[in-house]
Amino acid sequence: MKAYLYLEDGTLVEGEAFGAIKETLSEIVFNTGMTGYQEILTDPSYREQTVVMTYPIVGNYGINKNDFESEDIQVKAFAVREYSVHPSHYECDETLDDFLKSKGIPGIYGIDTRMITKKIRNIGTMKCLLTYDKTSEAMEKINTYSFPKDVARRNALKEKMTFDGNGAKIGLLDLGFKRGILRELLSCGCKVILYPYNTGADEIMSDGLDGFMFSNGPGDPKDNPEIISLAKELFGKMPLFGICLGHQILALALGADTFKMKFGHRGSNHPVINLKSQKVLISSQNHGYEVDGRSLPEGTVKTYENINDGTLEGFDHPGLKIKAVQFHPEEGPGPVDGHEIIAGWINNVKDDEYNA
Ligand SMILES: NC(=O)CC[C@H](N)C(=O)O
Repeated sequence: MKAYLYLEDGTLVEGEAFGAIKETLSEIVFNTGMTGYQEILTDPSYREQTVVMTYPIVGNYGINKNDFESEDIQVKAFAVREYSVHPSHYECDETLDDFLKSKGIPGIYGIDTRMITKKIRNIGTMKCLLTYDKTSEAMEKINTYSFPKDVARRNALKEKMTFDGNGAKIGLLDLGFKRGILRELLSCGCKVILYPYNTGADEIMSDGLDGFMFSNGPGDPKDNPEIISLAKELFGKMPLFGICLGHQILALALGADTFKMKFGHRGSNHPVINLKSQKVLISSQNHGYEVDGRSLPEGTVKTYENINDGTLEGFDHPGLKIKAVQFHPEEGPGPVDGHEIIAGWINNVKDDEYNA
């Protein structure tokens, strides 16, 4: 069956349908990872986006039990050059096509993903329509579509959940968290309380936590004023950590500014420099907004910077015991260079001196 992808600049891309058949309006972004499609598909930070993979063959090791970053597919649609009909891997449970079909998510293949990526790089992130007939109404549909503001609060946890451990007691706010973050905290031995996004500061403070994390999540950080207020209420009450959307929320709560990037960072090999050690680490990234490094208030220290474009990748506020990174130290998918960052923070929050 034919599938058509219309881009906001008027481009029409003709391809073949795979996965579920479902007309969708969304925002189109590209990911440069050569592997990791299962983690990408299930990462909640991709809600409401069509992801174009720059790597030309996707799905070759199938879908397995271990690489889920959340229970469902979170991307709105998936666009690839070619997908594997016969995946091969000892852990493979099903094909990419069957996975998309079972979760009701549409795909398009047989398209020039390099051309689309170049367009996004030149023009910036665009809106798009995936459909199954050539239609004269495509541009009108695209123009009337706007990216929803509630994406970080969708499919949210209804009640808090506790995960046992003997180490530090850490709270994690669900803004669309990746399982990798929880996995990382549990592997450090933490007792973790996962909180719904709308939990009040009083409840969080009454749980006797050693530290609190703001998770990754989709959308514009400024669309979450109540979470920015929560962050302000928690300032100085306990050590805080933010990852990706969490980094942006903490920056906004400190009075800094964020803005939408031209086409964002999405992939598994983004070089980031640790400004203290001057060592470069290769990081996993997925974001379309950034914190304006120049807007960080007094008392904050820039900790990481992106080597490719100089954008801010992390900051500390030692006075308020805040630490935040824009990239994904929990990896999933990606290299393990940032592995020590969460573990190092956990060691700190248990340290009496840090908490004195
Ligand atoms: N992975 C994330 O948390 C992404 C944060 C935010 N939604 C952005 O696109 O910049």
